[in-house]
Amino acid sequence: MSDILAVSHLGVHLDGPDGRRLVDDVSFDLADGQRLGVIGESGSGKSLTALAILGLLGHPLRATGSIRLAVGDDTVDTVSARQRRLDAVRGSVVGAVFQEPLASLDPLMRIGAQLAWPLRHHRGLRGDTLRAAVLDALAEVQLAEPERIARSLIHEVSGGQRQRVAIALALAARPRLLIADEPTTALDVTVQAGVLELLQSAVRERGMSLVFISHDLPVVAGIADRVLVMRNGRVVEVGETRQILGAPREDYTRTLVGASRALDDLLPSDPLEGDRA
Ligand SMILES: Nc1ncnc2c1ncn2[C@@H]1O[C@H](COP(=O)(O)OP(=O)(O)OP(=O)(O)O)[C@@H](O)[C@H]1O
Repeated sequence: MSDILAVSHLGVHLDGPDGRRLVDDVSFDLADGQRLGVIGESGSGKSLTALAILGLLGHPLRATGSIRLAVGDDTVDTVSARQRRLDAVRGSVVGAVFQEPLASLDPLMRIGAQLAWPLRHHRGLRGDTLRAAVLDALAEVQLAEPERIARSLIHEVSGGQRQRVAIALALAARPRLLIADEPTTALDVTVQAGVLELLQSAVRERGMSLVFISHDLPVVAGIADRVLVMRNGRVVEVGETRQILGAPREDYTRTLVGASRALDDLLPSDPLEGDRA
């Protein structure tokens, strides 16, 4: 299996006299079709690592090291690549879904027009074929009434629908790698499971690779085949999901896993149990 992503000695620091290192010497690989969960306390550098992979760090943040993304038989280093190369790679090779769907959606553009852009730009679709592909992309993320959604502005649809649109947008140009940074955290709990299920099935059906950032360890256990643990901008450990979450080697990971189990223990397994007692 070849690698879709190779992160090598990634550093992210603040430019200027302070020069603080926010991500420090992070290295990991991701094979084609593999799903990597990234966990760690708040502020541990998970999102900055994701943004660096996407080549989206801007001033005052600066990346060092290398992040090689496979593009056909070639690779692109998103740490050093020029803007034009990054624009060509984003969407078509690597897609992203963020915690807040509005981060990737334009509030002033109709949803159909937003989806048409990657389909036209990366897949070369035009006219009726393009129109049909926009509706298909909305139907694929299980949005009922795709015609109405396509005509809507983003504030005219619900939070769960917005995240489905953001997922459709991330998948539109058929990237081989998806970066999902806490994709359901901002959603109402009643729609979280549905959006997660959608993400999971889209990744599986397309055989995509996935970097999945989350605080929800049971969800990570269900979606990832490998897990990377971060703390203070550094990698604590990385390995197979079963080993990392089932038999962690590092104290820090044990604490994270323990905290998650402690929460499980507080909850009755049957939500109606308490009422009946
Ligand atoms: N634009 C920025 N300028 C200065 N510091 C930043 C910037 N972005 C992030 N940081 C700092 O870098 C560190 C890592 O942030 P990051 O967002 O990657 O953490 P995280 O692990 O994703 O946290 P969370 O789980 O809360 O999303 C934090 O200390 C954060 O305050």
